[in-house]
Amino acid sequence: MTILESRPTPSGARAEAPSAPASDVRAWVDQVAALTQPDAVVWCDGSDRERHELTQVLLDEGKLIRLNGEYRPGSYLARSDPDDVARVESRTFICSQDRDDAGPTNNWVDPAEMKAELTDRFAGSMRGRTLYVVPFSMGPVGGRLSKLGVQLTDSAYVVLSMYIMTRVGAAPLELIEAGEPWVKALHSVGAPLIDEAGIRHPDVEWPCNPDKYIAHFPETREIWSFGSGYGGNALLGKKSFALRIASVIARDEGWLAEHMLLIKLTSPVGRTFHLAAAFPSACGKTNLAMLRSTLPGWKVETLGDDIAWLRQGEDGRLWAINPENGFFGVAPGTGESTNPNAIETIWGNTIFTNAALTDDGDVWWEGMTDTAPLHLTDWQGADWTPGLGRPAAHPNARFTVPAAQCPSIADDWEAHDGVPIDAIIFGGRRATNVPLVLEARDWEHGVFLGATIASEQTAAAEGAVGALRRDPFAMLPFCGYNMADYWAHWVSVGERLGDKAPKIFQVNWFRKGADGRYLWPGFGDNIRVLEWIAARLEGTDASAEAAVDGPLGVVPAEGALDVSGLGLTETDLDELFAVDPTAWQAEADLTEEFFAGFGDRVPAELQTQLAELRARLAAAAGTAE
Ligand SMILES: Nc1nc2c(ncn2[C@@H]2O[C@H](COP(=O)(O)OP(=O)(O)OP(=O)(O)O)[C@@H](O)[C@H]2O)c(=O)[nH]1
Ligand SMILES: O=C([O-])CC(=O)C(=O)O
Ligand SMILES: [Mn+2]
Repeated sequence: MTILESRPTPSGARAEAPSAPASDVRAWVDQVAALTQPDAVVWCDGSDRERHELTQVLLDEGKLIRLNGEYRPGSYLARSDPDDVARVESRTFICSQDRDDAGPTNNWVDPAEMKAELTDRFAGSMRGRTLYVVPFSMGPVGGRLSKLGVQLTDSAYVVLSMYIMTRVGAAPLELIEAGEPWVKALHSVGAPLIDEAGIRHPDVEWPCNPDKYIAHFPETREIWSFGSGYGGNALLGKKSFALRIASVIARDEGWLAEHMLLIKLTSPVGRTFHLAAAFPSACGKTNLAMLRSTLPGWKVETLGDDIAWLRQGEDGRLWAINPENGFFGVAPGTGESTNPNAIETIWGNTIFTNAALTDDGDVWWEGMTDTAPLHLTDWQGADWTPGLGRPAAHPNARFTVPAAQCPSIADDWEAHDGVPIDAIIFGGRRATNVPLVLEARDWEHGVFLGATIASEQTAAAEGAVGALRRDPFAMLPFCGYNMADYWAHWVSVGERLGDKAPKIFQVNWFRKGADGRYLWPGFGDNIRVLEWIAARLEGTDASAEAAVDGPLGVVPAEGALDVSGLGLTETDLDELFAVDPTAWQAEADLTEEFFAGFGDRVPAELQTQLAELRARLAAAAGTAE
């Protein structure tokens, strides 16, 4: 075997394990090193010293640009390969033993076949590079809902990002050593520096491979990611572990791993509510998680912005944690007027990817300020001036920043037991049909709302931006097993929670008028919708008066939603809540077709919900005539 763990690269980062690692971790590292043939193996301890050394390596290699410390201390810009800017859903695989366990919404390859193919791809893939061993915890180390993993990667950018997004170091490794279960997460950018003939080639700014594989082995709780350095494909604690693998563990153990933000909402009289909300990628989770209220007295505090793990507690209620340690947020559209808390969060210690660079060494993106600087270096390193007709930042440019820096972070965001959930909200990006807010009639209706979410596609994944697609529970790209089984799992969780189950709501900030403009101001004014949700959660006489039944669900009664001072016309308001029975019968037909794709695995409860929706729509159409 190649000599490993001998060369103290980079610049003296520890080449020995922080403590004797679990023999099965060591055995796996040895096996991967033998296959991928790195120059060195470095066991990461998550220390500041190591972080500085890795940063220096990336700066020296030209893979990071140091931003002007006056504006953005401790912050860096990375520019990706133009073909490695988003999640690659077409190359993401769920390799369960049985094809039906992956279901029709996932790409499936037989696990043995995939491992054989990937073993070929990983062979020698780290030649000339360093293999980093990154032990991490998703959730606070040792927390009741937390889980452990080890990522092996040949990208220092990925290691630095994992330091921000997860809890890395000796503490998680100790738990693994003590025998706790852990997830194997193997990653290579797939760009060896030494070729078969032994010749060393120069490195590039963003090494990656045109052939990408984001492969998951749910039965053995393993992830093999090859060819990409982009966050959602390469920071394996995030989508790969905390959603795809965790959703399978959750199914087996009776809990939920969800693409959800988490917030604490406090009313003017000091009542607090904990809400979890699932919106598809780039549909407003980070923004809602950091909402700054435009209504006096109301306050939103941030617990998480992307992923939640929810489990029934001893009191019978549903409790949730945010398993992440940082935010990997969409930059474009993030500005002082839309998300001031995010702007304050990224004051420093932030890695920006694919943002534009200002002439004085800061970052910029569309929507950061009202007017663009007169000159920029765009995300691909080219000169940029306003009016060129192309954006300066990539539409999926991202910031990676510690959650603790968020001014609205809740005191108890790292509570080991999490927080008790009062309401779950589903949403999507819909220019038509879907009202601003409605409440599910009960848990099963809520599961139906979640299961039938459709949303316009965004730049967070490859594909046609704007195309409408079904994205059940905002989990289409993230569910590690058959989506219909996942719906059945949700139904069963509701049965177990009984009358302690959170209430379920649906929102849509993105409805447009005939003239193409958003009907709803959104952002800080979304508090008005949360206020109505809170009123419904109180369970008082006033709660009952705040709502009326509609064909799609329970909606605000006349005057129950505070729209004062927004300057909405009567027509705007009507359009925000309009339900066109004909358009909805067509949606119901599409839902039937969508369900049919899952055969008889669709839970009967959802078929019943569809029939009931149709009956209510028919009744509404009858009244309208
Ligand atoms: N019109 C409107 N746009 C919004 C609103 N909330 C968010 N957006 C925009 O939607 C885009 C994505 O918002 P994010 O909050 O980053 O979305 P996300 O769900 O956290 O995205 P991921 O990190 O990909 O999961 C940004 O450009 C926002 O400015 C809103 O209430 N109204
Ligand atoms: O995973 C990513 O690349 C970013 C993200 O949060 C999403 O797409 O939902
Ligand atoms: Mn996301």
